[in-house]
Amino acid sequence: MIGRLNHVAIAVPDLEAASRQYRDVLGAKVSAPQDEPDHGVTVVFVELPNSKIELLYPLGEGSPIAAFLERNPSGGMHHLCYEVDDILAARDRLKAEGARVLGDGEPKIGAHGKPVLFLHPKDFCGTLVELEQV
Ligand SMILES: CC[C@H](C(=O)O)C(=O)SCCNC(=O)CCNC(=O)[C@H](O)C(C)(C)COP(=O)(O)OP(=O)(O)OC[C@H]1O[C@@H](n2cnc3c(N)ncnc32)[C@H](O)[C@@H]1OP(=O)(O)O
Ligand SMILES: [Co+2]
Repeated sequence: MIGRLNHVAIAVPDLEAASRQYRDVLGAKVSAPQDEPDHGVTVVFVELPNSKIELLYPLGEGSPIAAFLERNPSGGMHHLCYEVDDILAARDRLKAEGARVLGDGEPKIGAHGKPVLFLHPKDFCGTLVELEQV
C-alpha cells in the first residue's frame, strides 16, 4: 500500500532561521513560505534529490504545530508522509485494521494540491503518519 517517502516534516520555532540553515549552511534548495490556512501551517519545502523536507510553522488559531512546539520548544520531527495510489482505499483498509484516521476521515488537499490524510502517532510507533495520494 504505501509507496515512496514524499516528505519528512520538521516543526520549527523560527521559519526564517530554519530556512537559512537549510539554504546557507546545508546548501539546499529552499522554497518561499506558503500559507496553508486549512491546515494551520506556513510551510517551506526543502528539495532533496530523493525526497523533500517540509519545515512547518504555526499559522492562525489552534494550529497543531503550536501545540507541538509547546511540547518541543526547539522544534523537532513532526511527521512522515508516504505516497499512496488510492487514498480512500488506503483509508478504508487502515480503518478495517483498527488504525485511527485523524479528523473526520475525509481527505483534505495538502500543500502539493493532492488529497492527504493523517494517522494517529500512537498507532505507528509514536510517529505521526501522513498519506498523500499521488
Ligand atoms: C499543508 C499540509 C501539510 C502537507 O504535508 O500537505 C502538512 O503536513 S500539515 C501538518 C499539520 N497537520 C497535522 O498535524 C494534522 C494531524 N495532527 C493532529 O491531528 C494532531 O496534531 C495530533 C492528534 C497528532 C496531536 O494532537 P495534540 O497536539 O492535541 O496532542 P495530543 O495530546 O492529542 O497527543 C496525543 C499523543 O500523541 C503525541 N503526539 C502529538 N503530536 C505528535 C507528533 N507529531 N508525533 C508524535 N507524537 C505526537 C502526544 O505527545 C501525545 O502523546 P502522550 O504520550 O499521550 O503525551
Ligand atoms: Co506533511
